[in-house]
Amino acid sequence: MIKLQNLRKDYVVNKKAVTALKRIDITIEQGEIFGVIGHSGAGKSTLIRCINLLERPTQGSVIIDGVDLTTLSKRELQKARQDIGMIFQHFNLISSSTIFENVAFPLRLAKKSKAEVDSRVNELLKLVGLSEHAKKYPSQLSGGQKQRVGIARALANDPKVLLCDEATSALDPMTTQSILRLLADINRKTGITIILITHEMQVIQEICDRVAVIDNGEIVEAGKVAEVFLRPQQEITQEFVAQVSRFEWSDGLLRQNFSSQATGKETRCIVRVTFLGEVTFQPIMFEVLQRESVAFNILHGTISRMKDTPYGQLELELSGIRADVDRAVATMQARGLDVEVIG
Ligand SMILES: Nc1ncnc2c1ncn2[C@@H]1O[C@H](COP(=O)(O)OP(=O)(O)OP(=O)(O)O)[C@@H](O)[C@H]1O
Repeated sequence: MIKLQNLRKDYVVNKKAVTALKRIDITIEQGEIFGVIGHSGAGKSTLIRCINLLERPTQGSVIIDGVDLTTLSKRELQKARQDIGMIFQHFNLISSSTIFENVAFPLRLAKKSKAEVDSRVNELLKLVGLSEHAKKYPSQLSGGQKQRVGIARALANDPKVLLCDEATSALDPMTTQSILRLLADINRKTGITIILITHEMQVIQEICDRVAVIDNGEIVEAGKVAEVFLRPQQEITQEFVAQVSRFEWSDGLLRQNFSSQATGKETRCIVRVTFLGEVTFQPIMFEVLQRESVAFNILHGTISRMKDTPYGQLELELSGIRADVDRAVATMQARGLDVEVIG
């Protein structure tokens, strides 16, 4: 488990302190994929570099499996860092070394025998699908292949944690997908904890279990990806969600012509229905509305997936006898749909 407690980082620029991080409190569970999303300059790189103490926090603790890294001696820290692999946006490979030697590098630093190095490097190259490229140099590989080398190198000493610093930002969308799939696969097979930073919501949606949104050096929103994604509270989170969802958080076009009306026993209202997980595939909503004789208009809708979880979201205009509409909403809620009356 990783605990960042009351972390703060100030840089000194022209004798003046610039606060890059403040009041950071995050707990990351063993084996989860945790994403941090934020705009440029929000403090993401500083945050991830504080986890392995490439940047030393000005204040606060970085506790990994009960050990506060900020209290360790240089030698102890060096040892602790063997449990923390890292990959980078621009791969940081050694251009004058072969792919084999790039992956072997951390093993040689850890003084492994030649036989151990050979066997481990071959195993890692196989894992990332680059066995045939062992003798090539980084310049002979594509961006995606270079990142695969980065991943193999980061995993060489079998770390417990993998830090990903904008690992897919330099890659095209297809290559991004394949690298994210590889990371998710490694996480599933080995149980390694992955922490990644990104400015792309698609990356979070694709592989993360939980997400924290960072703005101006502070975590402004955090939680399970599905929850943050479907109910973004902060404006900045809503902007990130809009990158991947065509769902309008402001009024949709059709809604502009709508005003909730009630005449006598009749009522008209707008509801937002959220389907998450298996219920996405069940015809609950239409069944209930039909049974209760509630008429509906679909104003807006989206369907997609978060990591392995399918989800859908619809905005509907409901009209009918008030008691029927109320009962339909209550029944849908009781059957596992998230129904919110929004207008
Ligand atoms: N070495 C440094 N010295 C001084 N200021 C720094 C240093 N590194 C970062 N900063 C400042 O700290 C703040 C956070 O920067 P950081 O690089 O962590 O943000 P980021 O979210 O990773 O941005 P980007 O996505 O553009 O890399 C910024 O105001 C930046 O100018």
